[in-house]
Amino acid sequence: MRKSIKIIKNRSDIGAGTRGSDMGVDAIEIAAINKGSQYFNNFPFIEVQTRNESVYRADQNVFAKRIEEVKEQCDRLAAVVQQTLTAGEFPLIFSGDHSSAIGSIAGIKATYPEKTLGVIWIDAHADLHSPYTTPSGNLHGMPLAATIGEDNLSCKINDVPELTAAYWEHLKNIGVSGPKIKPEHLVYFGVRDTEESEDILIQNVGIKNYQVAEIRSREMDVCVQEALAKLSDCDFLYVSFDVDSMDCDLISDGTGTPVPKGFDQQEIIAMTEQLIGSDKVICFEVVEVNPLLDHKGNRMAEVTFEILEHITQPILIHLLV
Ligand SMILES: NC(=[NH2+])NCCC[C@H](N)C(=O)O
Repeated sequence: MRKSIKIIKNRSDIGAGTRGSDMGVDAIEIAAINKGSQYFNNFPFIEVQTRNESVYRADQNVFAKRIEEVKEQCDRLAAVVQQTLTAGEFPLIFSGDHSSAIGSIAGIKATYPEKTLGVIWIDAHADLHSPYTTPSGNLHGMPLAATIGEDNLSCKINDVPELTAAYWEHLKNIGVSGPKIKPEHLVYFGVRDTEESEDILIQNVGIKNYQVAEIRSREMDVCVQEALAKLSDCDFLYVSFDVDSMDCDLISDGTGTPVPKGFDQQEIIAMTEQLIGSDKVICFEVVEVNPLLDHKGNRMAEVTFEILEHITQPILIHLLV
């Protein structure tokens, strides 16, 4: 039984191409304060020290920008996640850019090396690139390739220098060495903006993607139950919620890589509430709120906070059983 929620504030944005997702954590907190909510006062929290100062330095790793610092950040987050789980607490992680998930997943795996972990990835993007295939060099497009330990070399487009390749190997081996999860233990919700190399990999390794249209035609609860059934071999589940899974035209463009035709707020609430209904979920992470890009004031953070308010009770209920 876990004692309570522990909030982890991981204000790092160095894995993204645009600055500002480090401020997403504070934007969500300000949304709570402006609503008169005590949310962030109700739970213990811990802050992960960042390497955001590294944006001022020129970086040689064009196919994996600031990989040395991202690796260090992920090491730090992994250690905090491990410490939180070991203390019997539920890590509720607020991160900047999505490269953080490498650390979160590594921390879970380091805590439970013998257990089988599944990942539910709610996102517009597949985040399956390696330095060999990336179109942007941004590490927030690579966390799942690092997690499943897949370079996708048959789709290689970049000649990666030795030093970058060495850091990439380190990144793949945070927490415990080797892949943290099997590709069949990864399920996507809402992925709709991918590159061809990612599509090929998704096809080759057989990752299920519950697209927005499929969920609307088959009903949310049917799809969520089916996803959980697919992951029935897993002992534990980690849920990663990238706010760009939501429709940027409908909600807000307050995120680094906004994509239209995504989920609405109610769909995310229904989805995450039902996912957390599985007592296998031991960690939840929210990422990529960027208030500097929000043309609607602080709307992305406000919507994200409303979603969090809905799922917190289900998490707490599970902690009691
Ligand atoms: N976590 C994210 N927002 N990822 C966006 C990745 C976009 C694109 N596929 C890239 O690799 O650059």
